[in-house]
Amino acid sequence: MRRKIVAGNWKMNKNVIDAQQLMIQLLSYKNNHATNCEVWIAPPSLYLMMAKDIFEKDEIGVFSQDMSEHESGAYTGEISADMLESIDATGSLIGHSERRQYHGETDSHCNRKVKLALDKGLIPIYCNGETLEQRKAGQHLEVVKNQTEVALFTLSAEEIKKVVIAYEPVWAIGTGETATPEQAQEIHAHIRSIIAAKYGQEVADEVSILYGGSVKPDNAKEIFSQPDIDGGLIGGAALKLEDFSKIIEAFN
Ligand SMILES: O=C(CO)COP(=O)(O)O
Repeated sequence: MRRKIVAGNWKMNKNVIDAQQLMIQLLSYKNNHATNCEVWIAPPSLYLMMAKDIFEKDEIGVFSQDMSEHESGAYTGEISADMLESIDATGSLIGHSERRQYHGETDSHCNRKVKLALDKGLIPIYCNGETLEQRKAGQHLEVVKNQTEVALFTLSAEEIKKVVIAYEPVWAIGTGETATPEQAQEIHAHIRSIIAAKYGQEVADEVSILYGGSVKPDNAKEIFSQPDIDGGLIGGAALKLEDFSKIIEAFN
């Protein structure tokens, strides 16, 4: 049975007071509601230890928004897999489109980061997705296939089963232009099929693939009902409990 997951990517939002408040609200919500999915958050890295203190019984998974491709050393501003393991973080987002767009991240970088995360027992959430230009040119299937192969296909079968993939079409992120359930399902099934071609269907059926890109309370249920969609990676709607909890309840 694949993990069903709703993960919130807070991006660069909230001061420490507002972050603490939302985490405490989330804890209270989780402790008082039965949820049919795992709930994870990726707050700014400054708040990771606070999150681990608040979610001391691991009620909610705690992820960084990025991590270094290096083990340690002179890489100012970066965070290593070893540091994340040392604070008992759950894992890290890897390859988010905003890291690719603003920091030149490639799938080769992602390949190294995913391996480092797995070697430290962290869950990598590997993000991929095509741009609007690529979709308009009909290149989206090839682009996502290539991204997935470069980033993940040096892994063993046992390793890739531990990876969570987040398909986030760049044209849907922060735009309110959500992919239709059918558009998302097409790519999710495509990703699963290329994993099956290399590792076998049994392995592919164990990989959780999340959708991200303008998931909101009013569209989450239909998106999550698709056979190859195992949950969502949520941006803007993760910043308020009222919206994030309604997306979690889309699995009820
Ligand atoms: O980038 C995203 C999650 O990582 C999606 O952001 P939005 O939900 O704000 O479109």
